Amino acid sequence: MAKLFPDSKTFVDMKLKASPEKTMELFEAFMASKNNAPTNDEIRKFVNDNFGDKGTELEVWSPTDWVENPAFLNLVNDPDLKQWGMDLNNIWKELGRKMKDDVHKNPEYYSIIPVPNPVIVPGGRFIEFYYWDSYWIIRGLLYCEMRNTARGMIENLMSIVQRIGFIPNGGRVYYWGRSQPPLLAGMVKSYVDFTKDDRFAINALEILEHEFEYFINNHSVQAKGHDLAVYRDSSKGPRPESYSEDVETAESFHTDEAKEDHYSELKSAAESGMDFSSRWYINENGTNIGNLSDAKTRSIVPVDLNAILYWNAKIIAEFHAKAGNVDKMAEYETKAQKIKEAIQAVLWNEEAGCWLDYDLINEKPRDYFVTSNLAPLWVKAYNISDTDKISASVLSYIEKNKLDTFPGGVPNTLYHTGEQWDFPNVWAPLQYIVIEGLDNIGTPEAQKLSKSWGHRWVKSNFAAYRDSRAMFEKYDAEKFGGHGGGGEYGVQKGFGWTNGVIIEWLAKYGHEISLSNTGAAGPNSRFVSLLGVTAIALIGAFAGRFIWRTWFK
Ligand SMILES: OC[C@H]1O[C@H](O[C@H]2O[C@H](CO)[C@@H](O)[C@H](O)[C@H]2O)[C@H](O)[C@@H](O)[C@@H]1O
Repeated sequence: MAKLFPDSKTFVDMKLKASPEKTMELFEAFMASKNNAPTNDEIRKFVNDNFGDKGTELEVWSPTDWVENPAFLNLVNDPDLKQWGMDLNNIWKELGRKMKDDVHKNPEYYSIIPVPNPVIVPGGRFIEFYYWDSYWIIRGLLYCEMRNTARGMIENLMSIVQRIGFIPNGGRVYYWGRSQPPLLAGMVKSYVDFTKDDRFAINALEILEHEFEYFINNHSVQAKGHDLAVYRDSSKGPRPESYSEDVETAESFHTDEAKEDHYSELKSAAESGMDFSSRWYINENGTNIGNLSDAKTRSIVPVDLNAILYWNAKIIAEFHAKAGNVDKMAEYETKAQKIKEAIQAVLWNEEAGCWLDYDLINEKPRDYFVTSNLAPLWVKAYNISDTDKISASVLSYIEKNKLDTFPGGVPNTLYHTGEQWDFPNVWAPLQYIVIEGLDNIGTPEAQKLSKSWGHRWVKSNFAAYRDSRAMFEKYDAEKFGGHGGGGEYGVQKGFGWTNGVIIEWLAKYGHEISLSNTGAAGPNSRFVSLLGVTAIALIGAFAGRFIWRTWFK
């Protein structure tokens, strides 16, 4: 609350100099000596005396399986895009982190969760692993042929499930009460699809089942007589990494119970990965207009989480089939089938022509565009016999919401609130889910749109990279080549999932994308447009003088 650092996460990432017990003793003595009212300078001195700098528990780690020219680069025709692919492959070396030995020997001195293998982190303020980010990072690593690093990251996550029963939001103990969209099974499937290592899939089964059951048991709700899941945190108090921010938004609540509820809604939104967004607001009129104090995450049945749980059950069934466990395979097929029926009954909305989140308080669908409304396309969580109908409906939903009109990608929502998961921000993971989803449904019209959005995303990220030499956490739907902003922390660069998606799409579209005739081409697009504007101005000036001389003189 003293706001010693511009970013609240800094303090909770610092190392203790003495044991936790000793540090608490020193803190209590310090507070007593200052009559419980220390000045900011005194608090700063206490922190400097008792805590080490953020990040000192980690070493930059250059992946040992890194290769200079991964084969995906051969699939990229345009020389500038190929060079970019090489640059992105190099960035893995900047994002690699290994824990120092002392973390394993004295874990209680650190907030980082010890894991056996090095990791690739998102970047910027995020110097530890993040659960769902790891899915796109791992796929990027696999395209770059870094199988050991990818497997090491998956094994880290599996070791955490074995130790604490689930995977927390990120690699810090202060995330212990919440997870993130459960993509471990998807990571294992990606690894197995690339390596054909069926043994790895079979060995992972027990852990994947455990994680799946954890999600179902701790997140389930009933909606219209069906079992579905919501995002739900299980800890108490404000988010430690955003402590003062949460205490301040809780000021509008007047009882401890109401404040506690508010903290839970915020942490549950963080579990969704979309922290924060109007997607989680339910105001007293039952709409999404409002602010963080209207967050009611636990009362909204989210399309993406249920689609991903369906996918988990399908993947577990597939791996049981590999192991020849026929009964177990049937058991998980049945679980998948039940989730699919619930998605169809509660979340599919015939009128809108798309899936919609469901409001449990007002017992009604939330007819607001969020990219995650399209998540079932990605994992095929619908009846395959309905493919043509769903494709037509979803394409007209896209048209109705004018989603094809943004130069910088599909915005996460259409509502401008200043929160980072709202308009105009565009995020690589959701761009991936939407674009791969349209590709997966397989109709020519959906695939055409998917390709055009995929090309646009690659070109727009490239334009941003060429102008700034940076890969961003999020981008701007309204501006080709523009990066995103808003929310509670500054612009972050790096950036794990953004790089992963681009590497995969360079491999997918690199043979057919050319940078000529787009804003992304040439040595510097701003320079080129400046030349264009100057040329038009000069032609205009000459024409003006000509008309003046001929007609008026
Ligand atoms: O410190 C604020 C919040 O930061 C994280 O959220 C954002 O970054 C994550 C890492 O890239 C990403 O997974 C998440 O989707 C972003 O919104 C963190 O995950 C939150 O729990 C935290 O409160």
